[in-house]
Amino acid sequence: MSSEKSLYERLGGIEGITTIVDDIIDLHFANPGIKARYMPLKENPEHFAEVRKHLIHFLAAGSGGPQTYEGGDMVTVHTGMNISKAEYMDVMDDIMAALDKNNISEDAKKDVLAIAYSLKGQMIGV
Ligand code: HEM
Repeated sequence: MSSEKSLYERLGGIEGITTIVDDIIDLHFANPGIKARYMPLKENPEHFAEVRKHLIHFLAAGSGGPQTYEGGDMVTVHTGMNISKAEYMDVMDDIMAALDKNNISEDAKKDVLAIAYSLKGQMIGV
C-alpha cells in the first residue's frame, strides 16, 4: 500500500466520489469518441438516476467504502455493446481527467488506474 488511508478516504469519501462520478459523466457526454453511448441516458431520467447511483456505489464499494453496489456485474452490463479499445481508452482518459480536476493525489490516481485496468477484459470484446 502506498498510503495508510483507504482509497475511499483518499477519494474524499462518498461526497468526493459523488463529485468525481458526476464529473466523469459530464466528460463522457462531451467526449466525441463515446458520447453517443451515453446519450440515451438523457432520454430516460429514471434509468439515468439508477445508473448514476450504481456508478457512485461501484467506485465507493470498490475503493473500500461501506456502500453496497447493486448494479449488474461488469461483463453482463457491457455485453453486446461491442466496446472497442479506443472507447475504453476514452473512458479511462475521462476518469483520469476527473481525478485531476478534483485534485486527487498521484498515489490514489494510480490505484484507480490499476483497478480500472484490471476490469478491461470485462468490457472490451464481451
Ligand atoms: C473501467 C471502465 C468501466 C467501468 C468501471 C464501467 C462501469 C460501469 C458501471 C458500474 C455501470 C452501471 C451498471 C448498472 O447500472 O447496472 C456502467 C454502465 C454503462 N457503461 Fe460502463 N464501465 C466502464 C467502461 C465502459 C466503456 C468503455 C463504455 C463504452 C464506451 C461503457 C458504457 C457503459 C454504458 C453505455 C452504461 C449504461 C448502461 C445502461 O444504460 O444500463 N462503459 N458501466
